[in-house]
Amino acid sequence: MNSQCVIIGIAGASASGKSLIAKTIYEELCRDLGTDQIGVIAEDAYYKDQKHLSMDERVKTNYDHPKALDHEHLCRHLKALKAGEAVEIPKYSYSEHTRMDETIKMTPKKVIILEGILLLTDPKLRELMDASVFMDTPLDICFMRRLKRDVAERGRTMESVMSQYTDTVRPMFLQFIDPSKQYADIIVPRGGKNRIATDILKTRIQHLLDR
Ligand SMILES: Nc1ncnc2c1ncn2[C@@H]1O[C@H](COP(=O)(O)OP(=O)(O)O)[C@@H](O)[C@H]1O
Ligand SMILES: Nc1ccn([C@@H]2O[C@H](COP(=O)(O)O)[C@@H](O)[C@H]2O)c(=O)n1
Repeated sequence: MNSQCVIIGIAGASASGKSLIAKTIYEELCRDLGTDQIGVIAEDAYYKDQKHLSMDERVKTNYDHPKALDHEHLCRHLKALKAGEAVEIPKYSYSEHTRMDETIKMTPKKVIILEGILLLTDPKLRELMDASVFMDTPLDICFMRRLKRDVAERGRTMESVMSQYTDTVRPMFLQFIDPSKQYADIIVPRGGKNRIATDILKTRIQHLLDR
């Protein structure tokens, strides 16, 4: 069976507002389509498993380099969902820096919103997307938001967020993420609360569903 499944990819820097815009579109479309028909998948769920490494080794991983992610696994899941099959999405722990034992079952959907920093760097993922978005929030704003969020929600210290940002997050943004903006269909300035961008994306999704 080849079910209808529209996939929207949302990329951009860490803390640029990807999750926020994905959540807003999800909640607003749920009202029209029903909660069963739309799903959000975070690329972060597909960070490689690191259970075999010690905590000291895990903190040294460069989480902003494409090789930290298992895009093959993500592609297989997207293809399965498109083919009308359910998948078990991995659960990730930012404090343990690895996959958790449990998974979350996702049944096939009419719309999947995919969000993650490195999505547009991968041609195999781009090919599966019906439309792509790049959140073009200035990096100083992203840094401030990340600092606040990672200390409050991801079990980090201020010092660790600052050193990680300088050592890997910012350099990898410049090397991989920012250049992938060229592949986006829509570039969204300011962040996850951009109302007009949200409405344009919702309209586009409706249009793709009506094909
Ligand atoms: N436009 C905005 N104004 C204020 N805070 C925002 C805005 N967009 C996002 N945030 C906040 O910034 C943090 C990072 O946003 P998030 O959507 O998680 O980013 P990402 O998914 O790109 O990493 C969150 O705490 C979120 O609530
Ligand atoms: N163990 C990990 C895994 C990832 N990160 C950071 O998460 C960022 C991506 O997630 P966003 O929600 O911020 O887009 C990425 O920049 C990684 O540095 C981490 O710190 N630890």
